[in-house]
Amino acid sequence: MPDPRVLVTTQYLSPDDEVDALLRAEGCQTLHSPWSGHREPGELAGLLSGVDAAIVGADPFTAAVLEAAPRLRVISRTGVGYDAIDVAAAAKLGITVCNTPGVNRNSVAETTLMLMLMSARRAAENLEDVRVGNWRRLPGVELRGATLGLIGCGRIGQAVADLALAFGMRVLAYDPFPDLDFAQRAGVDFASADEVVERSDFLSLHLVLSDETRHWLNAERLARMKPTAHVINTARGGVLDQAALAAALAEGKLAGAGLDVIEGEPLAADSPLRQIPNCVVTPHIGGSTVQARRRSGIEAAHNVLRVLKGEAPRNVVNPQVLQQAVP
Ligand SMILES: NC(=O)C1=CN([C@@H]2O[C@H](COP(=O)(O)OP(=O)(O)OC[C@H]3O[C@@H](n4cnc5c(N)ncnc54)[C@H](O)[C@@H]3O)[C@@H](O)[C@H]2O)C=CC1
Ligand SMILES: O=CC(=O)O
Repeated sequence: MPDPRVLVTTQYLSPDDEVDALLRAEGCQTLHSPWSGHREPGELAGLLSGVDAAIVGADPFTAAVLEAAPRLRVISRTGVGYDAIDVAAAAKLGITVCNTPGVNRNSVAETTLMLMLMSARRAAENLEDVRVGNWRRLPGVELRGATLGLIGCGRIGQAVADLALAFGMRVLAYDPFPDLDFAQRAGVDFASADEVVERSDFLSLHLVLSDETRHWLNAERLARMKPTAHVINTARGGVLDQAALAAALAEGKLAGAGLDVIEGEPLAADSPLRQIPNCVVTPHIGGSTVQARRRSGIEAAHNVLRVLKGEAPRNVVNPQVLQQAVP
């Protein structure tokens, strides 16, 4: 294909980085339009109208947007979660969707531990005290000896388990597709969802967001947790009922929460979560390290180049497209 055009919307990729150089060295023309959480109606469809490939972050690729992209052959997600892309609509239109699983597992696992430690040591309140001139020295709890419950024990859940075990925690996990080899090797116990929710001192969410998992941690499950427990979410905001969490924290039914992801990012100016002292919120920085960004950008570019050359990319999330392509 002569001079394929590649739209790049991932916020941290720029026209003068090595990812762009890699694409240009293979004859691609690049067009950058970073996604920062908002676009005017019709803007994305307009950008896509003349491109062959897109390297994307969290932009919403709805069916309507995809239908306005007659040349588009591949959407290459930098990172893991592709819940913002209508994968079924892409498949119908013959557009390959691929992602880069694993590139940010260590970065997200470290973010998870950071949020656990911040919640355990009441970091938000203690830091605010220093900022406003107080010196109350609010006490926290140790991680050693506490039980961590993982909801979802795939790549990131397993990396979190490894770190938590090194901290001396017990680790329980719920996953409908449990990796029993990992559990045995690492010393993790799989249990039912109810048991994990009820026994955890720290409950950490690492499952994929889908229609089935939306608001997985709802008011009913939150009510079954220990009142001394902490909720950590580095998966997707939508797997947690935020209003129910805010109510449980405000009523003292949980000890604290650490959230890297929010339903409807960025966090609304009037969100009750901003007013809750024992809730730490970070702006979706789980995969935001130099190392993870570099790996995801390069791998996403290679996936685009593979599709443009008629080869299979490394991780296709709608493989029915490839089957359709076979004559
Ligand atoms: N905060 C951040 O910056 C980042 C967030 N993420 C999020 O983390 C999620 C997990 O990523 P990975 O571990 O790499 O994915 P993965 O696919 O390796 O693991 C997901 C696990 O969830 C399990 N699962 C599916 N349905 C479940 C259910 N109903 N209950 C419990 N477990 C269930 C799967 O069996 C799988 O083991 C991604 O889908 C993404 O949304 C990923 C990277 C960065
Ligand atoms: O949220 C980031 C991702 O890689 O998924």
